[in-house]
Amino acid sequence: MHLFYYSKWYRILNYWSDRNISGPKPIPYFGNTLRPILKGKECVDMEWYKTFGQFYGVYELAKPCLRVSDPVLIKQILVKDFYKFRNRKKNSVADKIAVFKNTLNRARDGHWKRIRALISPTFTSGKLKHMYPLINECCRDFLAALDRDVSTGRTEVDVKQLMGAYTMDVIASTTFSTKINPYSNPNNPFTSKSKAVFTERPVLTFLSLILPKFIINNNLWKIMVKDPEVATRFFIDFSMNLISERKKSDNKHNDFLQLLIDAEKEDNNTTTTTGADSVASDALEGHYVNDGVDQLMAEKQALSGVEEKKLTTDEILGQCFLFCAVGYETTASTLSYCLYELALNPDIQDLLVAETKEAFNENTADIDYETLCRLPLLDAVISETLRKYPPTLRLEREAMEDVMLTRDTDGSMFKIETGVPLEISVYAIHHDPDHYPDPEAFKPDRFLPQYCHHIKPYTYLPFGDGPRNCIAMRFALLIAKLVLAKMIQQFRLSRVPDTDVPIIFNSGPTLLHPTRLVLGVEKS
Ligand code: HEM
Repeated sequence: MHLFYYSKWYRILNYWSDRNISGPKPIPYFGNTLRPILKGKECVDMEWYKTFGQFYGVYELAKPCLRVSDPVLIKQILVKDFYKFRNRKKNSVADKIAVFKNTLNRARDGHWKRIRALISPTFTSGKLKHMYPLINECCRDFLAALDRDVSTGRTEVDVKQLMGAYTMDVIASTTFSTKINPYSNPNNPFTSKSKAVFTERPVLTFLSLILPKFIINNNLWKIMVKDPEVATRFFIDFSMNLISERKKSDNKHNDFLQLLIDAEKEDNNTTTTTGADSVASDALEGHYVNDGVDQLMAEKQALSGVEEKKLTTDEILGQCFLFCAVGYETTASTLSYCLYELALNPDIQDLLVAETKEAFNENTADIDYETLCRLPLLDAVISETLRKYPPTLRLEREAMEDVMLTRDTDGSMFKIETGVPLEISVYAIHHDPDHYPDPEAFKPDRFLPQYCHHIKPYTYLPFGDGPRNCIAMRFALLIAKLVLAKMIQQFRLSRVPDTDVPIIFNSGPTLLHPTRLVLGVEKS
């Protein structure tokens, strides 16, 4: 028996060495999954990148997975050969949760293509402009709440909580036209249920992978781990009620739910984000360092030929849930890291205050959409934040057929076999001194229009790339830029004794989280 297990594991864990691919030494049953859980995913990714370079193999339990960080191969995987790598790798935890069967991030093949083609028009700059007043209102509520706190003597804030409240308010307003009052009611169900779905529980996630089914299907276990399926129910029921109400009434709203319902009813001709509308908006921002003709072509090809032009009710529900869940943590943490760096770099904060101050209309004390998108330092500060702290540590894909990859280092060819997952270590690439000299320093200048051409394409990937990149990139940048521009006009942030320098991360299996981010705050 012992011999049988030994030879089975020996065979499985020799997959990479049999193919001459180096990588960290796996252990039977666990593969290479233990170390990132115990030490933090970002630290281990850096360590392996330094030791094994831009092409190495790991084992997730018994499953071989290829790690790729060579920019030429990244372009091949994400853009040029998109169709051969169109799906994300399978996820045995998420794929069991019913709602994920219809969400864009987990959908596969033709199902993904159809949903993406139908909801892409929802995120064009034209549609976002209609939502601008809703986001502006959330900014006003946020600043009024902070003003109340600071006026009554508050001198320190945990920006992670603060920006979490703002982000959830924006997402609830823009998805459902619903105000959740997160400042007077911090335990509102939107925030608590979204946290329940995406709070990282690395050890429990790991146990769910290895424990027998009779334990993980047991109700007691579900209660113990605060089963995300229970939290998803809240979003589904909430969205379902709203859909029923809207179908009965003729009132139209300027929110994502309305756009998704309309996509269900109308024969929508716009199937890509590459319409004139979005190209014009992209030209306003220096953020897009990888974009090129190949990228646009790949997107056009990937989404062409969709015939069925309706979203089912389950698909609408899936996307509503997804926007609340994935949009919350990523955007809130980006804003928190950004404020943290501004507090630690007062000279950059001063420059940003000066740039944004000029952009506000003196009469209305407001800033319009185009002006906001055009501010170079604001764009550079957010880009550098996303470089240093990419919320999604790795991108994932799966080979849909056998594909030959050529390694840049020695020109050797490697055949990746059908079904083998790939991961692109975004965090490690963003911290490579060959791509970003002095990578631990916060230097927004790297992204200013006069310098950003020095950035090598496919070494800046906070939103992924290719036809399967973050569909809401423009939306996320908009809600971050607006609140930052407004906040720093009224408040000054600073480092205080409780500020953790460096940040202490609470890294889980998917996202990069700070444990807390305490900063000093005063009226400026
Ligand atoms: C700063 C904020 C955000 C960051 C850094 C971010 C990052 C990412 C990344 C890295 C991916 C994977 C891309 C790839 O595999 O190439 C992704 C996918 C996605 N994101 Fe975001 N995201 C952010 C905000 C949002 C928001 C606010 C929403 C929704 C309202 C959203 C919705 C999505 C969806 C639906 C996908 C899946 C796209 C697909 O599979 O076709 N994200 N995001």
